[in-house]
Amino acid sequence: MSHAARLDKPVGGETGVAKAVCTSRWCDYVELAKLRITVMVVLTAWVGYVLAVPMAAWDVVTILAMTLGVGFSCVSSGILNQVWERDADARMTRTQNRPVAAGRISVTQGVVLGIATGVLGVGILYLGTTVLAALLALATLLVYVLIYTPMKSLTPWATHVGAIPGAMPPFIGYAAGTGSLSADAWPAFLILLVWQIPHFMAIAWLYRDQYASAGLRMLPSVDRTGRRVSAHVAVTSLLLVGVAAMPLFARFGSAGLLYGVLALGGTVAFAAAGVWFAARPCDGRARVVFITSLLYLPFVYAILAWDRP
Ligand code: HEM
Ligand SMILES: CC(C)=CCC/C(C)=C/CC/C(C)=C/COP(=O)(O)OP(=O)(O)O
Repeated sequence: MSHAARLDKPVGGETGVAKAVCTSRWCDYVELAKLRITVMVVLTAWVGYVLAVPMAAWDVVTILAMTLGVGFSCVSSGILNQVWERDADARMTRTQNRPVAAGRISVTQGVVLGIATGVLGVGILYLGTTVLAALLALATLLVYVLIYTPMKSLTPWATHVGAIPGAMPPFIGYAAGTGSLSADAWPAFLILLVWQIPHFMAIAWLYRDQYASAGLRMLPSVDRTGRRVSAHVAVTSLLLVGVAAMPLFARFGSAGLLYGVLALGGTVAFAAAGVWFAARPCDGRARVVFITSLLYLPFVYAILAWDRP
C-alpha cells in the first residue's frame, strides 16, 4: 500500500476543532507524538525558563537542550499513553484512528519508541541543562504514564492527578535555567494546574458518551446530571482568577500593569465562560470553554513572560 498522505474529509470532533485524517507513515508518527499538545507543553517550559533567567543571561545551548528534552519527554508520555490505552482508544470515535489503536503501529514499536524518546528527553535535559530539570521530567513522565493513565478507568479524580504532570513543564523550564525552584516559579505552575480542570471538563462533557462506552470514568460520564461537573468548573474558574493574580505580588514575580490589566482581564473573561458553562452545562457552552481555554493559555503565559520587572 502506498504511504502517500491521504487526507480524508476533516473530522470535526465534538469540540468543533477540525482535524485531518491522514494515513501515511509520517502522519502516524506525528499523531503518535501528539504534536499539538507537545508544542504547547514546550511553550510553557520556555515561559518557566524566561521567568527564571534574565534575558542578558539566556543561554542558547541550555534553551535548545530544554526544548528538545521537554519535547522528547512529552512525546514519550504521549506514545506510552497510546500504547497503554489502545483498547479504550479503539472504542472511541475521537481516538479510534490513532496509530496504535488502529494497529498501524504495533505495541512493540510503540513501547520501543516510547522508551527511546523518554530516555532521549530525560538524557538531553540531564546533559544539557540541570539534574533537577531531568528529575522533574522523569517524575512527570512516570506519574502521567504509570499513575494518571491507569487511573482513568477507575475514578474521575484521575483528571486532578493528571493535572499535576500537565502543570510541571514551567517548573522544568525554571529548573533548566537555575537548577532550583523558587517562589516566582509557582504562579506559572498553579495557573496551568487550575486551568486544566475547565479545559478538560469541557472536553469530557462533549465526549461524555464516548468516554463512558470506552470504560473511562471521566466526571461528565459518571455525573449525568452535570451538578458535580458544574461545581468543579465553577470553583476552578474562580480559583484561576486568584492564582493568576499572584504574579502581581513582589514575592511571586512583581508583574507589571500590562499583566495586571490584560492577563487578569483575560482570566476574568475565561473564568466568566467557565461560570457560564457551570450555570447550565450544554454542548454549545462546553465548546466555547474548550476553544477559549486554548486561546487563554498562550495569551496569559505570553504576557507573564513579557511583563517582567
Ligand atoms: C488533566 C489534564 C488534561 C487533559 C485530560 C487533557 C485532555 C485533552 C483532550 C482529550 C484533548 C483533545 C480534544 C479533541 O480531541 O478535540 C485536548 C486538547 C488539547 N489540549 Fe489538553 N488536556 C490536559 C492538559 C493539557 C495541557 C497541560 C496542555 C498544554 C500545556 C494541553 C493542551 C491541549 C491542546 C493544545 C489541545 C488542542 C489540540 C489537540 O486536540 O491536540 N492540555 N486535551
Ligand atoms: C515533560 C513531560 C513529560 C511533559 C508531559 C506533560 C503532560 C503529561 C501533558 C499532558 C497532560 C494531560 C493529562 C493530557 C491528557 O491526556 P489524556 O490521556 O487524557 O488524553 P487522550 O485521551 O487524548 O489520550
